[in-house]
This record gives sequence, structure tokens and C-alpha cells, in this order.
Amino acid sequence: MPEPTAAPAPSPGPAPQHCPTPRELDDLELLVTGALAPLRGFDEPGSPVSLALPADLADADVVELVDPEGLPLARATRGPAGSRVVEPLSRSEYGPFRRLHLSPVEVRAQHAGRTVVPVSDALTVEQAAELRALGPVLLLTLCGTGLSALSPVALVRATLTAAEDLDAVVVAVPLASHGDAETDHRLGVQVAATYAGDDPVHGLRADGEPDARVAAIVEQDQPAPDEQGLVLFFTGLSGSGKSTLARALMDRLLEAGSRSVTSLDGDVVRRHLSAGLTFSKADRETNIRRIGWVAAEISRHGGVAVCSPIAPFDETRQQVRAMVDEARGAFFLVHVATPLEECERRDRKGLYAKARRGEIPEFTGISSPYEEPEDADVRVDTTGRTIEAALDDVLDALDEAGLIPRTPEVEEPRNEESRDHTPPVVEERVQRASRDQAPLNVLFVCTANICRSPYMELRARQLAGDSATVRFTSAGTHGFDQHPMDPEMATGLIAHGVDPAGFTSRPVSRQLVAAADLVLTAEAAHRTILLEDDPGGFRKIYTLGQFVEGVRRLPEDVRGRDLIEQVGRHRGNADPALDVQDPYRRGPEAAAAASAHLDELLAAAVDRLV
Ligand SMILES: Nc1ncnc2c1ncn2[C@@H]1O[C@H](COP(=O)(O)OS(=O)(=O)O)[C@@H](OP(=O)(O)O)[C@H]1O
Ligand SMILES: Nc1ncnc2c1ncn2[C@@H]1O[C@H](COP(=O)(O)OP(=O)(O)O)[C@@H](O)[C@H]1O
Repeated sequence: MPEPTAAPAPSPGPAPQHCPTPRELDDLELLVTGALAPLRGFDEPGSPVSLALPADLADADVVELVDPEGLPLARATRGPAGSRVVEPLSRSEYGPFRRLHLSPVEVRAQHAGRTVVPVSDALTVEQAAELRALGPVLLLTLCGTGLSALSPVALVRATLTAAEDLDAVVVAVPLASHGDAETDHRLGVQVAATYAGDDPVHGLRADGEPDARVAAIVEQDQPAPDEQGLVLFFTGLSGSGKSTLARALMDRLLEAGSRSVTSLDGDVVRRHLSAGLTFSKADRETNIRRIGWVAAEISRHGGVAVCSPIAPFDETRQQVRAMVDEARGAFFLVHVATPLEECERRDRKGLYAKARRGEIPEFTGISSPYEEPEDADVRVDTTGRTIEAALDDVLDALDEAGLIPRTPEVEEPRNEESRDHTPPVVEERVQRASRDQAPLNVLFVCTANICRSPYMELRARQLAGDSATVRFTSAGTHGFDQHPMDPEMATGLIAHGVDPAGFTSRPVSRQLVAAADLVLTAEAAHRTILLEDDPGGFRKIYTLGQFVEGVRRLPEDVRGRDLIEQVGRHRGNADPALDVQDPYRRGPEAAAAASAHLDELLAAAVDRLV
């Protein structure tokens, strides 16, 4: 049959409605405003601007496209060669910065005569200077789904903030990403040319760092992995241990108090959110999608959702992953891979026996399939293991992924005396701005402040030369006041030409830790002691060995405060294997070994701090 050459007349009766994806809604807006000209519809030959209709609408001549709240936005009519011609019905009125969404025609009428500059990331100080030299500019903020590393709303906020000091008009254009950088660039050039008309278009050089105000917007929008919304999704057979492990993990998080946690347990969800659903394939999929939707919303707002349904189908699990992704949360899949024989042996609820007798139809593992995940972040078989040991595997994997650091309070429940209501990280951030200009305060800590930490303090000072940008001090977790340095370790310093004569020891205190920008301990045990007193300090208290591991993972040009911040985001474990051994009363060989170990670590750390 020949392809139709023109849109057929719409069939009578109301057109079926469809709500497109966020990316498609962005495309629709640009098609309707003419920003994507010469494109006028979806799926034109060779165009990446496509519309995926559900199977039951694929053959419909006309589909009414609605926004998520059901407002009809446009009619999409079947056109030539499989395209969908778009005819606007109404214009979106809501959404942040809607007033800045101008069409090319509106821009020409209101702002002609300005240089058009496409913006798809936070403007840097250098770029602001570049813009100032251009005279009046129109910042075409390309804020569509997935185009920028920043969320659409943060990109517009960042651009408006940077524009305060410029002769600039900000226009928001929801140009979405279409999968590959080349296509995105090509569409960006096309859209900018359409908006510019006869005015010049200027492409910014990618260069430099944003100023403090813009950086604060970026930081808020891109939280560190351990502050990001998180969906912990346990999947596995009935009786595998999902609920038990999920509950144990939740208890740890709740006791630590640093995250807001919501449980979406399989059985509990089926009593409330999914009441009435059966165990047919379709109903199980609905159940999991509901859990996924709620979990994604929780993650959108920075919370932790702990889900523990069977979730037997890979495709539905992938859909949940995509929903969480869209909400800019992290998705962490735990496969509780206890084999069927063990689950059946446990048969806590007697369900397997009933399923074997045919009294429960479609029972997972017996008469309904379980598709093993191939994309699990961690796989735990609980057979013959304690709950603590199984939980340990999950906590290790979460720590490794940087999502939940193994701080002492997550590690094990704290007792009442050591509970400390330390200021949250937000306050830490505010304080940081005012400290930026002050010298870095680095505190070294060991046990008695007579062997390793004085060596660190005095040797670091020597390595730093006369740098005024860092101050080094030291203290001991169990030290006495006013003791001189241990003679064996002092020998090592003297060999380097450092005179330890004036040094006297002191005990560490909360005040000393609070005043430090960075605390480096000789052993993991010292770190644990300090963190018990200051649980919020896990971003600045490390063992020296752990810190140096972090430093070595970062590019050479990351230095000073940036270095401390970035090590904080990507820190590894305080592995006791990285400890500097205590040489006290172990003779000259132990002292020489400790000095050599410290020399190596300090050379790596100090050079990057000054
Ligand atoms: N036919 C059948 N198959 C599997 N499970 C069954 C069935 N009928 C009832 N149950 C009980 O329901 C719990 C599983 O519900 P879920 O919502 O997690 O299942 S699913 O993800 O929708 O597949 C499951 O709980 P858990 O043991 O916590 O997994 C069972 O107790
Ligand atoms: N290492 C372990 N981890 C988790 N559960 C375990 C472990 N060892 C034994 N169990 C037992 O297995 C059962 C698992 O039940 P549950 O957590 O309700 O599983 P599910 O939610 O997957 O149906 C519980 O009775 C639990 O005490």
C-alpha cells in the first residue's frame, strides 16, 4: 500500500489521550513554538524528535497529547512516512520559570538586537567575563530533560544568578537530550539560530569555575552520593530474607539519624498501596511499578526508600530503576539470592507447603517464575549465615558505592552516652564559606601525642616550608598534657634536621576537632574514637593512610580545601591495613619503620594541601 501523502481527516469521536514522557513533552513544546523549525512534528524522516505511543494507540489516526495532569496540549495526527503532525490546543501555564519560556517569535519581538548565547551548564567566572565583553546578550538556557548535568530548574536558577551582573536577558528553552552529544549539539545550534534570526550567536568556551553564588546552586542540586536520594531495592524469593535484612538496615539508618527512611515492604504494601491486587503477572507488575513510583518520589526529595518485594520480573525492575533515575535518585539493587531449597526449608509462613499442595496458584519459585537479576549491586545468599553477616555484605557494598559510608553509628548501634546532636551537614556548608580565606587547620592525632602525631606535625611543617596556607597541630586520644616527644621518634626528626625540643603533648578535645578543617589519625581506632564524639565529622576525619589513598585517586590539580572536599565525597574505607603502627617502647627499628611510613604518607598529603 502506498504511503499517505497528507494527514488523513481525523476520525469522528473523541481522540484517545496519551501523556508523553518528560522528554517528549519538552519536544512538543519546542515543536509547537517553532523553536525546532523546520521540524513541525514528531518522527519526521531522519529526525531524532520522536514520540513513542503505547501499542494500543500506535494505529490511531489522531491522539490527544495531555500533560501529566490531563490538560490537552496538542493533537498529534498521522502524517506522511509515519510522522505525527502536531496541532497545538493549549499552552502549559505551570512549572518553575514558565514566564521565561518564550517562543522565537516572542524573543524577536521583545529582545531583538542582543547576541544570542546558548547556555547548558552553570556559567563560570571566565564565561561571565566573556559575556561582558559581548555587550547586551540573550542567554538561551537549554534546560530540557537530560541535556545538562544540572536539573532544569537549577540550570535556570544558576543562569539567572550569573546574569545579575550582566546586561543579559534569560530565556528558558526546554531542549531535551536525544541520546548522543553530536545530535544534541546539532539541535542546539539549530534552535539557537532560530531564536537569533538576524542577531549573532556566540558559543561560550568551556572554561573555569562558577563564582560562589552559582557554585552554591550547583552544590545543592548535585548532592554528594551519600546525601543523594536513594532507593534500596531488595529482590528475592519469598523467605529469602528480604524483609529481615531490609528491616535490620533500616534500623541502623534510623539509629544513625542522618537520613530520612521509608519502608516499602512487600507484604505491607500489599495491605495498603496495592490492596486487592492478585499474584498474576500483570498485577505483580502493577504492584512493583507502584512501589517504584513512590520510592522514586521519596528519592527525588533526598530520602531513602527501602523496598523489599519479590519483584520477580527483570523488565519491571528496570522500569523502577528508570523511574528513580528520572527522579535523580540512586538505585541500589540487592539480590537476596537464598536458593529455593533453603527458602522452602524455612517456610516461615507455611506458604511453600501450600503451594506444593496446589493450594496457592502462581507461587514464585514453584508455579510462577523468578528472573534472577544480572544487574544486582550486591548478591547475598543468607544460607547458613547470621543476619549480621549478611547485612555486613550489604553495608560493605553500599559503602563501596559511596552511598552510605560505614561510619561508627551505621556500623553498630551507639549507646546513650555517646549520642551527639552534631550540626547537620547543611550548617557545615554555611560555615565553610566564611572559612575559605583562613589558613587550613590540620590536626594530627595518635594515642598519647608523644610518638607519631608530633612527628606528623613537625615533619609536615618542614615539608610545607613557609607556606602560610596551612597550620599543622597535633593531639592524643589518651594523652597526658605537657609530655616531651618520645626520644626514639625524636631521633627520626632530628635526622631530617627538625628540632623537637620545644614540643609538649596535649589531649585531644571536641574544640580542637571542631576547629580543624582536616583531622588525620595514625590508626583507624583513633578515627573511631573521634567519630564517636563527632559523628558528623566523617567528611574531615580520616586515617592518614585513608586520606592519602583518596588523594591519589584525584587529579594532581585538586588541592587545598577542594582536595578535602573531594576526598570527602569519594573516600574509601579506613582500612586498618593502612594504619601507621605504634612504635612506642618497641625499640629503634619500630621507630624507624614508623618514621619511614609517615614520611611516605606525609610527602603525598602535604604537597597537595599547601
Ligand atoms: N502466589 C504467591 N507468590 C508469591 N508470594 C505470595 C503468593 N501469595 C502470597 N504471597 C505472599 O506475598 C508476598 C509477596 O508479595 P510481593 O508483593 O512481594 O510479590 S510481587 O513482588 O508482587 O511478586 C510473599 O511475602 P514474602 O515472603 O515477604 O516475599 C508471600 O508471603
Ligand atoms: N542470614 C539471614 N538473613 C536474613 N534472614 C535469615 C538469615 N538466616 C535466617 N534467616 C531467616 O529467614 C527468614 C526470612 O524471612 P523474611 O525476611 O520474611 O524473608 P522475605 O521477606 O524474603 O520473605 C526469617 O525467619 C529469618 O530469621
